[in-house]
Amino acid sequence: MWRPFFQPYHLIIVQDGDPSKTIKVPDGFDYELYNRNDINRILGPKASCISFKDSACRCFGYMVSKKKYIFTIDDDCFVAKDPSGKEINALEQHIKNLLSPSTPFFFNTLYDPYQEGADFVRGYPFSLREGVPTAVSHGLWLNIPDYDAPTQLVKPLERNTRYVDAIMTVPKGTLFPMCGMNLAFNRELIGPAMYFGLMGDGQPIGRYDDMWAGWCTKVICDHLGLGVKTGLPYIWHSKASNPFVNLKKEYKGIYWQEELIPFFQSVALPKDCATVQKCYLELSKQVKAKLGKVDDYFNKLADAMVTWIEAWDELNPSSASAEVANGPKK
Ligand SMILES: O=c1ccn([C@@H]2O[C@H](COP(=O)(O)OP(=O)(O)O[C@H]3O[C@@H](CO)[C@H](O)[C@H]3O)[C@@H](O)[C@H]2O)c(=O)[nH]1
Ligand SMILES: [Mn+2]
Repeated sequence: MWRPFFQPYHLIIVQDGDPSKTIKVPDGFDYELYNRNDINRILGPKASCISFKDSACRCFGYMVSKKKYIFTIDDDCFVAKDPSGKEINALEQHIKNLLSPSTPFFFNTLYDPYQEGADFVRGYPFSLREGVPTAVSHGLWLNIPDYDAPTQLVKPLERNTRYVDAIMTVPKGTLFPMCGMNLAFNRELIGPAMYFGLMGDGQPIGRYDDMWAGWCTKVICDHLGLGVKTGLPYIWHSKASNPFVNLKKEYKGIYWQEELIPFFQSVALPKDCATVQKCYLELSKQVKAKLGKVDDYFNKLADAMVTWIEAWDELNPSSASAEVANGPKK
């Protein structure tokens, strides 16, 4: 189903779980396949920052990629159709989102002003109409919505049938629950912040991989004057994961997040943090200082954030000091 849309691109497949299992990739695709043995061989001791038996492992693919734009998708997501019945080219829409500016400083009520058939509405300051570079494009899902376990348990039959033709910039200073199911980003602008954390096997939490990455990414985008968009494109999410298994994975996250959100809302990054790596290392210091008392897990996570950046810079030496064109916002 994805062949017409994926074939022109380079695929990086991160195989979780038992590395002795062979994944059959259909012919005709240009791809790299990494299993746990490959991750351990490439990163050595630093492989400790890449999760096992959780979707968080996907961020290894972001680190080894040599491409400017990344699209990440779950293995139970398929091509969706728009209300006219036309197949949605998710990659095309994500690229349009990433190539057009974002408007984090002032909300445009007619949604994305750069979209065909839309514009800035009356009263929108002309000094802000240039917008800022877009770092993240967050797509949505028809059919099975991305609900947490309690919501899934209460509403097992709920399906998302609403196709909303809108793309919005998440305003500066506002966090959002970033879902990794249908997500694209500019690797050169924000790649080092897309660490999906310590989740799954041997960890007290799972299914907060994309959430952690999204909160870190958003505070860094706000600091560096970069934009995050959400809305189109849609994919078709085909299956619901087991809510009881999910509850076991995410329950600590459900109460920890009541402390995590105020922490991220209060994060202030120093002006001299002009690269994503510097912002991320500063963030890891604040995680250790302020969240270490919530649970020792956050001390380990803070250390893993440092390991992630060390591994990223080792595999991507040229990006190690790349200052973001926009730089910190006043
Ligand atoms: O041990 C694992 C479990 C899963 N994966 C891969 O992760 C994604 C999501 O898995 P799944 O579709 O089963 O679960 P969802 O509830 O639909 O996923 C939501 O949670 C987020 C992950 O935390 C995800 O982005 C949301 O959509 C699949 O690709 C599995 O293959 C894994 O690699 N290892
Ligand atoms: Mn799924």
